[in-house]
Amino acid sequence: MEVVIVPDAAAGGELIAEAMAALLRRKPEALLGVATGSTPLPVYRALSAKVRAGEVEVSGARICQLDEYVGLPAGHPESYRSVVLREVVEPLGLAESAFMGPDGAAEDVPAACAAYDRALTEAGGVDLQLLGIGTDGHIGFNEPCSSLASRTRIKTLTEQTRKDNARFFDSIDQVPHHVITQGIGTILEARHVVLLATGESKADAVALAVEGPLSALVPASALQLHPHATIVADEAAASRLKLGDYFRATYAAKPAWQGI
Ligand SMILES: N[C@@H]1[C@@H](O)[C@H](O)[C@@H](COP(=O)(O)O)O[C@@H]1O
Repeated sequence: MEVVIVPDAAAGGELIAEAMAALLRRKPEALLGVATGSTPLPVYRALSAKVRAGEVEVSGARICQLDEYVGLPAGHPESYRSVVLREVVEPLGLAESAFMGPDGAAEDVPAACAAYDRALTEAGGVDLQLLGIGTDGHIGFNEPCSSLASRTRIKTLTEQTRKDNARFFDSIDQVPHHVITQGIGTILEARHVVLLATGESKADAVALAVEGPLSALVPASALQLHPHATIVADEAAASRLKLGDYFRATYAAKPAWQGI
């Protein structure tokens, strides 16, 4: 697991956008897994800026969703499908056909979960999966005690996550209780997993994920099992890492051509 400590969210966004751009330069049809929440927005802005500046061509790129609320009406502005179309697909100038996600409005939710898990494999697998992290250490919507081998399935949100996400809705009562999420086992199949964490509120979760024991109680700790996982944290989110100085020195000595 590589840990890169950056000065702020914008620097983290730039670093990850450059990794995505480098991937698309060598594999124009790459499948990029994207996350929702506030944290990844600087990545999407930086990647769109690179496209506008002609630094990377993304017309062959494919985008896939990590998770989704269950039961929001189709087209609800806070469904993750709407968010990804608005924040990623449209700014990159991609067609909706370049995008895949689970159907949160399906009548048969387990069948929709299995179909999405299969579709990811049939699409050749995710090349780079971007993740945020919940204050309780969740990735996607894999809440604490999710199976480390889990596949895409329905989950119930913790009250903490519903509170954290209430800011996107008029009130907490509108935050769904149920979600579809790629499982931890599904996420671990991506060829490169990049987790971005910014702000002090993520410092405990980052420290537990990176330096704590591998534990279903901290779903992000499962990234310790991945052969190519990169944790990008700003100074505030990295502030409780015991090995912070080591991570800084290691990255400072890394040849720039290696990227992340
Ligand atoms: N399902 C999403 C996660 O993918 C995201 O990482 C998390 C943190 O969001 P934020 O980046 O806004 O703190 O929120 C939601 O729970």
